[in-house]
Amino acid sequence: MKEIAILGSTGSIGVQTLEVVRQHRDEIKVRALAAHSNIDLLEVQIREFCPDLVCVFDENKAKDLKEKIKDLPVRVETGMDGLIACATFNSADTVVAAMVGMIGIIPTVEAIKAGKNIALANKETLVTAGHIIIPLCKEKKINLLPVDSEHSAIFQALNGEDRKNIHKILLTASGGPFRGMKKEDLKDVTAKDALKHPNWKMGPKITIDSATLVNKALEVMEAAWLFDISIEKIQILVHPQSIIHSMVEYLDGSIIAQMGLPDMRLPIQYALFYPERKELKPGERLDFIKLKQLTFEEPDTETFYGLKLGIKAGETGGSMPTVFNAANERAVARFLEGKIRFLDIPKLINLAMENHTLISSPTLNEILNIEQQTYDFIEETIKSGKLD
Ligand SMILES: NC(=O)C1=CN([C@@H]2O[C@H](COP(=O)(O)OP(=O)(O)OC[C@H]3O[C@@H](n4cnc5c(N)ncnc54)[C@H](OP(=O)(O)O)[C@@H]3O)[C@@H](O)[C@H]2O)C=CC1
Ligand SMILES: CC(=O)[C@@H](O)[C@H](O)COP(=O)(O)O
Ligand SMILES: [Mn+2]
Repeated sequence: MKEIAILGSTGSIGVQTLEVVRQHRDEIKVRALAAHSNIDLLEVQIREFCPDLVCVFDENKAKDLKEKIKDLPVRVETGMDGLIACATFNSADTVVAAMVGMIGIIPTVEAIKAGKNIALANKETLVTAGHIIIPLCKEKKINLLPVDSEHSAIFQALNGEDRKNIHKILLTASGGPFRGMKKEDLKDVTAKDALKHPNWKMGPKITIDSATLVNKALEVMEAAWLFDISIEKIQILVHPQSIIHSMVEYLDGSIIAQMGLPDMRLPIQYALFYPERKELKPGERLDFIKLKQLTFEEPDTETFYGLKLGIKAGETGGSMPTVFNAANERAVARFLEGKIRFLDIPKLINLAMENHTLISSPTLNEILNIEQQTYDFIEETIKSGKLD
């Protein structure tokens, strides 16, 4: 029996993880759930999956939830202590890291220290703290299994092959809702436009990251950490149909792709049951006869220069990916609130990166301080009117 904790159970990945659990009730038991504030959905999940422990990050909402579920024998915790309690909960063997943003760093690190296997969706954690997390996973001998679709694809295509046999990784990108557009066309696009992803239904932050192509920059850094490969060996390939989820090209020119309909339950289930494969149900299957075409393009890094900035941050390393990521997180939040324009997102990231004094190997505390300083810098820049 697998016993899991889900951090971010009320989000897109969290809900789909519970769909997988629903199909394998006699093989997976949910021990802990954590969310930020969506206690209505959390209550439904608690009543269905009967965890021992839950965390609601927001203190007031945690009090409200306690009242709602006072008929149940469930412990309710709050704040970062509550997240850590879920991440390290005794009987869970695997933690699904499905929270959005850098808030996932500390609970993930604590879960690894406690010897939990990690099914990792929360890419921001690895982008900013990969140099801490990867050695810690090795020291604790735990499995860090990718949930992100491209990384699951690469992991499946590698299938244990020696890293020295890799010529390059081909990381696919849908191109997002604005593929083919130029800066001029993007001046007035709204959050509503940017939230229309062509192939995937995901949470708002990652959907905006797909529209700016910042998601691909984060994924390049995530792949570099997960597969111990240099950024120069990762080629981004725009593939608008999102059928090939990524590929590995070997030294002899052989290319192994992982394909399938865009459905996050597959990588989630694969990470939960690895190395076993299970039937994915219910679900439509890829039918090659119905497939009209698979096409490929180069990414437009002039229009979507957030991608270029992210690659630069990854190549610079040290604390620069933290600045890139934190600047993006805050800029995306403000764009979703209608406070800044779409093209302001890369502009703000660029200003934050230019303003930063690099630290070569930041500690966890330094990462968290830089995160806060970058948030402050973004807020001040927005207020100063420099974007107009
Ligand atoms: N969605 C997808 O298909 C994919 C997502 N990912 C990655 O997975 C992660 C999650 O994405 P997604 O599911 O789309 O995001 P969502 O916005 O849909 O969900 C985010 C989840 O995190 C919770 N959360 C946010 N802040 C906190 C906090 N401080 N404490 C506890 N819980 C918190 C939210 O709780 P609440 O609901 O209460 O706010 C919610 O459960 C991201 O890093 C994303 O990049 C990667 C590949 C694909
Ligand atoms: C489903 C998933 O893994 C997302 O990260 C997806 O890759 C986003 O699509 P883009 O290729 O448009 O960024
Ligand atoms: Mn992805």
